[in-house]
Amino acid sequence: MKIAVFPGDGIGPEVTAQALRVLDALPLQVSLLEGDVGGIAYKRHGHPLPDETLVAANEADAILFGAVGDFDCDNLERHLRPEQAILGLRRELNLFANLRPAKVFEGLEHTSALKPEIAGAIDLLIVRELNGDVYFGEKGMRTTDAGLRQGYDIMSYDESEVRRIAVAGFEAAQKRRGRLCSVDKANVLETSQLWRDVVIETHADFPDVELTHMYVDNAAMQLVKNPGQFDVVVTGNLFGDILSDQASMCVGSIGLLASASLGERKTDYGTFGLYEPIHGSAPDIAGKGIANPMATVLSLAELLRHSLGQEELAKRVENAVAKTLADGIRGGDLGGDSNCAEIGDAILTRL
Ligand SMILES: NC(=O)C1=CN([C@@H]2O[C@H](COP(=O)(O)OP(=O)(O)OC[C@H]3O[C@@H](n4cnc5c(N)ncnc54)[C@H](O)[C@@H]3O)[C@@H](O)[C@H]2O)C=CC1
Ligand SMILES: CC(C)CC(=O)C(=O)O
Ligand SMILES: [Mg+2]
Repeated sequence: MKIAVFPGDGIGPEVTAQALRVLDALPLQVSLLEGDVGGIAYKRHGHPLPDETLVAANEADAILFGAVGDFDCDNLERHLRPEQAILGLRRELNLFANLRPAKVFEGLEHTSALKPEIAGAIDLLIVRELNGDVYFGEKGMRTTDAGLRQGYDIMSYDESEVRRIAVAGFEAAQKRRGRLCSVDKANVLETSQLWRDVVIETHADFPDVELTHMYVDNAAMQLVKNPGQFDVVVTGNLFGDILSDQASMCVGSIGLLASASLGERKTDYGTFGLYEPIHGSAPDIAGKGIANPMATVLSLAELLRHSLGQEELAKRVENAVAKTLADGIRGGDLGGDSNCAEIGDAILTRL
């Protein structure tokens, strides 16, 4: 079993290090392939996603990714910016389905930004499309006839892109509580009208799943008002990006939300995928050793589950995180005072 490890920038290396300690403690023979991504890769190799990193990605059964983003690089041409590393990996590796589970851990109802009785009901999965939408459309800067600078980013989906993520959403709902809510903006956007039409067509193959539709503005509101109503939410790249950060605060912290990015490629053990916390490089706390590594440790659990076929080990890691939280060990993001390494220690002793 081969895992490519791309720690990246900011808190990426700090949180990845704790996940690797957990991996090392498990009864599993794996070899690690290391690679640079993001700002650090640009500084070392002149590109945020160097060829050697892509080679390692293709050789591996799974990728554990930290985060990218470095303010030093924000004035580079867009194709050289750190974020292009994660966008490039998602696209190059055809990882179109991004699963972002959000569930309140026992004992954390009071750390949510919501009232405890509302937060306690959260157990949802956001299935975010990851290879299309406005992130990958034609973009640029131009000058209008009036001589004004104008930026543009084209939003589009073709029906095959919508169908495959709709299938991922319906399949996820079948494995959970059987309810799928498709989130779009079909009252305004043609892209979303196609999205809705194709999701409805695809529903014919999944009659056992209850399908509803919601406009994204309402979904943002409902996520705060009554998040317990959601089982699986399927949505586009941009809406899913925003709603999942919002869901993280409903749960308690962005330092808790893991993700799995999957495509169709199979490995000897499961489905090839990339696993990363939903947060970024957090430059405001980078280097201080205070980031919460739980989202990355939980991403490792998803890696064990989907790419290595190790469901029992995945549960063991998730239970160790849950026990750590139940025992009151928390980082600053959750109002506690444990640092990144101490949280790693606590998870290890509960493994
Ligand atoms: N997949 C990726 O690699 C992503 C990269 N980014 C990049 O990261 C950089 C920073 O972006 P921001 O908008 O600030 O988002 P961010 O997610 O990095 O941070 C937002 C806020 O959450 C806090 N935070 C994030 N993760 C945390 C953790 N594990 N423990 C405790 N606190 C945590 C940060 O300190 C900050 O206050 C940018 O360059 C952005 O482009 C942003 C999102 C995803
Ligand atoms: C940094 C972006 C490329 C993506 C992002 O915010 C995310 O995937 O959550
Ligand atoms: Mg995001």
